Amino acid sequence: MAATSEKQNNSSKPPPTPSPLRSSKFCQPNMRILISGGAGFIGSHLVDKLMENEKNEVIVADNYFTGSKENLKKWIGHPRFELIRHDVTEPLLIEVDRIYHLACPASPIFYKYNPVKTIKTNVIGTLNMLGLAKRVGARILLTSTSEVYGDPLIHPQPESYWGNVNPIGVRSCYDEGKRVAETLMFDYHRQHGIEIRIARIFNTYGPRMNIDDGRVVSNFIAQALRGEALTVQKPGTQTRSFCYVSDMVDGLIRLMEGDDTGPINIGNPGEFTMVELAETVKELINPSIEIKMVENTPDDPRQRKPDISKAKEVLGWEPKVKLREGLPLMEEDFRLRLNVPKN
Ligand SMILES: NC(=O)c1ccc[n+]([C@@H]2O[C@H](COP(=O)([O-])OP(=O)(O)OC[C@H]3O[C@@H](n4cnc5c(N)ncnc54)[C@H](O)[C@@H]3O)[C@@H](O)[C@H]2O)c1
Ligand SMILES: O=C(O)[C@H]1O[C@H](OP(=O)(O)OP(=O)(O)OC[C@H]2O[C@@H](n3ccc(=O)[nH]c3=O)[C@H](O)[C@@H]2O)[C@H](O)[C@@H](O)[C@@H]1O
Repeated sequence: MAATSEKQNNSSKPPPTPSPLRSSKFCQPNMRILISGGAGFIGSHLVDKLMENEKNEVIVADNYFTGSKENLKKWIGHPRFELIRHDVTEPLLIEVDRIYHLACPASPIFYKYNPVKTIKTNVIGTLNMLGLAKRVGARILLTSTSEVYGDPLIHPQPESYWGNVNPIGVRSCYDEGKRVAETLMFDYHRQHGIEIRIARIFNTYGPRMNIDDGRVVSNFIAQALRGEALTVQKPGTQTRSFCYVSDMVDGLIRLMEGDDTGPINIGNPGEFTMVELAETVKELINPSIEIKMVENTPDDPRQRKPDISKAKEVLGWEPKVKLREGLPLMEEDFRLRLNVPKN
């Protein structure tokens, strides 16, 4: 019995052969990379990094729900770059070697806005991306989330923890959606031999986050620059671990090009309460502002911190940018966009 389940867990099939179109006379020898959700915050930084390599052609497919062309403006018109307005809940027929599947609203305000659409994006969108990977023999990476651990009862969270998730709550469209997306990835791997990679991303911040995105770091920085009170949601003792976006992009590329399917936690283990985060933003950006306590939303996880032993061992990866170094870089970008010069 043990031997059977062992066998079921490992792919027994070789990956499908790449589409014949890849060797047609029109095809460049370059690595062709699709990034779904590439007009968003993390996706656009990933585009920047992948475009640095002249052997890469990058294609972004995005429906612009929470992303924008503005994030990609320096690449529009570049011969190795293409931007497609596309919703991943519909099939996409293109020829690629790698798929970074990021498409999904990430801020709780946006993913809760139309929960049925969020579920469709996670389930049908991931099915479509896996179908594409199967047809053309591409390797696919899913950006899953630390929210698969729900309100975790084990701290810090290793990948082996199965989580504590409310299946019917207001966050479920996102966290259960990502859990199904992970299931689909492994089923396509076992059943069809698809080469998969799964990253479990922990709270990531940096330049280009939407100013009114609703996530805590962007909220606090925008509030500090506008001279508004920082809104700490009660009780304020809940914790998060914040990863700077350049570290995240480095981790995602290492995972894609490495040998391990994952899931692998990618995040910064530095853990802060929301009151500590507010105090740090106040000290660094605007010492004269107030911090006020406001009501929280349901099912807010009380603590979150990645165990990154696996990322260190398997990817040789660990984050380099500390919160106190990353916040000023984000402040600079927000000052430009909000037109608030430094005194
Ligand atoms: N930033 C984080 O802290 C964090 C943490 C964990 C996981 N993630 C995951 O990383 C990915 C990127 O997150 P982000 O912070 O850059 O978010 P984001 O909202 O800035 O980017 C998501 C992108 O996906 C696009 N999109 C949404 N639905 C789509 C659809 N149906 N079809 C096509 N495009 C669609 C949006 O327009 C946007 O450009 C998401 O999958 C998110 O779940 C992010
Ligand atoms: O990293 C992850 O896995 C997940 O983290 C976030 O979800 P969350 O941690 O709830 O993100 P925020 O909305 O930024 O909230 C973080 C904490 O800050 C608090 N908060 C938020 C906003 C605010 O103005 N004030 C405030 O105190 C919230 O109550 C919460 O405890 C992301 O938005 C998800 O996309 C992502 O998958």
